[in-house]
Amino acid sequence: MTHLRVTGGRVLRPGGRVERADIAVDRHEGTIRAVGSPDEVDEAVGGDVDESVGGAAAETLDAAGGIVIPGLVNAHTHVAMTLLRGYADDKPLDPWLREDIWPAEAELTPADVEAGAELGALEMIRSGTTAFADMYFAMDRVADVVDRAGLRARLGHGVVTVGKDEADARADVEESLAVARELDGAADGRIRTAFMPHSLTTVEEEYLREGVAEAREAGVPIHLHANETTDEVDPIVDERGERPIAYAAEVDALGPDDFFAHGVHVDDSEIDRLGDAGTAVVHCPASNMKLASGMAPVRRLREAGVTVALGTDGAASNNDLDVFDEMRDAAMLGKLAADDASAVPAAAAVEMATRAGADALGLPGGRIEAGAAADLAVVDLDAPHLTPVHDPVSHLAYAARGSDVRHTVCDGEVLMRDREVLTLDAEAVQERAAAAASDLVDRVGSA
Ligand SMILES: N[C@@H](CCSC[C@H]1O[C@@H](n2cnc3c(=O)[nH]cnc32)[C@H](O)[C@@H]1O)C(=O)O
Ligand SMILES: [Zn+2]
Repeated sequence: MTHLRVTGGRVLRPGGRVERADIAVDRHEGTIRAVGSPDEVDEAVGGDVDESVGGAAAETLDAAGGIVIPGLVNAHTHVAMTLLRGYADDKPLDPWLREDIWPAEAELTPADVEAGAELGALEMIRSGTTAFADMYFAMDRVADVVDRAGLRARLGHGVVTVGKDEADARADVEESLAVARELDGAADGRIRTAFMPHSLTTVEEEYLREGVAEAREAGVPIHLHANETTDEVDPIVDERGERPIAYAAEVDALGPDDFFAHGVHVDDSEIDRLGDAGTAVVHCPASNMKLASGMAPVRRLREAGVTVALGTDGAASNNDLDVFDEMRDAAMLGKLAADDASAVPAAAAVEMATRAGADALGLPGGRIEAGAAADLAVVDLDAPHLTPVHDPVSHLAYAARGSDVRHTVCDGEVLMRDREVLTLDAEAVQERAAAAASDLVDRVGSA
């Protein structure tokens, strides 16, 4: 069967309109063939008949009582950090990384990264996320998981050079470039890559310049953490007499395909600069609140024309990978930051989690229209906390949760049907990850 029909639901269309429609998906192409009335969709699937279900035309996903939305995009995470969920909480960024996270990560094996990535993939599929950006290490293992899980991703090896000797620092840069070159196009093109220096303070200038120059030559974008905390901005200002975004431009890391995580402490000049450059910002509201990093000026960024996507960041600073939470947090925190309840309305939060996410990552998806990638999720609205339905878009941002997702589809393939994940063995994944996490903590304790 080449086709998949999503029937009986309401559909979130580009621009935020919600209308009753069926959807025809070309599974072979991984794209949406048609969005419209049942007749129009019948016509689009033509004579594609599934004998196994009594001759019904094509495979069908029932969306009755639900809303079909573009698959959510988690535009910044460290997916294998699911193993460190709840391992170290209630500390600011710098001591949290140095005292807890980095020592634990020093003990992580590639097999652990694979187990954690699988758990993260499972969690994302179960909460309607179809695409993500990942900065971590052992990325070949993460790529295998993305391939098996059926997701879409932009992957990169995170580089840290501070505290390393020259050989180690250079090797880390080379590893990131090698990953970016070699994994690009993997998983039938669902995997794209980026050069990923961890941040403007944890990678020294000469390595940043060299790495970015090579990334430009290879044609891969740049992803890094920028302007996350004042502790990270101040040293750049003190030492260089310029703001981090100006510094990023100086090392040629501020291009139209690049995307920076956080952008919390950005001043007006930096906001304008991001807008002019076309560099996207990935807002991570839960992580920013939990680490008390600050409030990103999301409304001002959007008004300046910056593409603002949403990310969960790692599960150790969130502590889940549910982009529905991120939509709500972004809307809430955006209002608080602007001191205005009309800032970052529901539709903006939904747009950030869908179209802006896909655009920030330079991946297909993020819109439900003919010709677009068939990356979508069906959210069940038949639940007490979603009743009544005055405005489904309001529910998506403020009341729905990942567990309300009924079906998840990526690249035309059904990854979850009626809450059963088809591409991963949920029970085995959970057991493996829990065992890997407990062994890891034992090793860290005796190191
Ligand atoms: N190759 C590097 C690994 C960098 S991966 C990216 C890193 O970002 C870390 N990380 C997670 N969340 C945040 C955050 O909010 N800000 C900065 N770094 C983070 C994460 O723990 C991981 O160590 C090395 O040798 O250490
Ligand atoms: Zn991060």
